Amino acid sequence: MNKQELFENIKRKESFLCVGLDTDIQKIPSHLLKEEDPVFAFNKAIIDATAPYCIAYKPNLAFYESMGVKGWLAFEKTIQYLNKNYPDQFIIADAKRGDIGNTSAMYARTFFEEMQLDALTVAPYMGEDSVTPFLGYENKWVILLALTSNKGSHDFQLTTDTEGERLFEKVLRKSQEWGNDQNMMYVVGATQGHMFEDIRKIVPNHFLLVPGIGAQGGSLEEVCQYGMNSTCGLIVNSSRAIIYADSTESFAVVAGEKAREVQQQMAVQLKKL
Ligand SMILES: O=c1ccn([C@@H]2O[C@H](COP(=O)(O)O)[C@@H](O)[C@H]2O)c(=O)[nH]1
Repeated sequence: MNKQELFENIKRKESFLCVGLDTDIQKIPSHLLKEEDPVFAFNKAIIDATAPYCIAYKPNLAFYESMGVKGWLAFEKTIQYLNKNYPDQFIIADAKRGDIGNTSAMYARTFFEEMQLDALTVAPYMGEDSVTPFLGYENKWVILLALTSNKGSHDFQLTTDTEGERLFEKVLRKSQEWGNDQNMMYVVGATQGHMFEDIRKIVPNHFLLVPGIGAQGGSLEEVCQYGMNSTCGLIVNSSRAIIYADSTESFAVVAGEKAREVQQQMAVQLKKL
């Protein structure tokens, strides 16, 4: 999916919500455990209920890899289900990969050729040759970690060099030599609020993937106030607050209602464009 198609979807659905498929077998409703593949059954129900209100899904690989082969199969089935039934959805593998060049090339093959995903989160720490192998795919996206939502973001990302540049700013600035706003996005946590203003000074046109509303307490209004640009420029993720909003047989209906609530707040923000 290219940037224009993504923006068209956002306008059409009046939403820039990404539903996080962080599916934990220990948290899914007990009646699903009798299914042959409980994780896929859960994902399928969540997707069917939330798809009208979102433009993206973000399975986090940790939740699937923790189950070994069964988890990978559930992940693969989920991607196939989305591609077949909801081809307009932008699918992000949150895997935070990145390694020496030839190894990154294998990760790229896994997620962009074998698994048919639109985007992959990548860690910038190993530099240019660890990121560029992901950038050679048409209409596929690298989502580089810039300023994350967790407390530990202060340990490295917010530290300054001798010229006063913060590490996350260096990541944003330097990585523009490798990619552009048609193949690269950045992760910025919703918990970082007004920092979006500084980020937009360096990357005014790029899309930002924003986790941290919902369970982590970030403010959607603040993110929009400081982070929105003329093509929206935001994909805002919520995982636990939507998918685990209810643990009964009504879990999918309630997840759909939660997604709709967020979508309605987003529609208000999009009217300001
Ligand atoms: O800075 C980051 C980067 C990634 N994440 C991931 O996003 C979701 C958030 O889940 P919630 O349940 O909505 O809190 C999860 O997969 C994280 O690993 C992040 O939170 N912050």
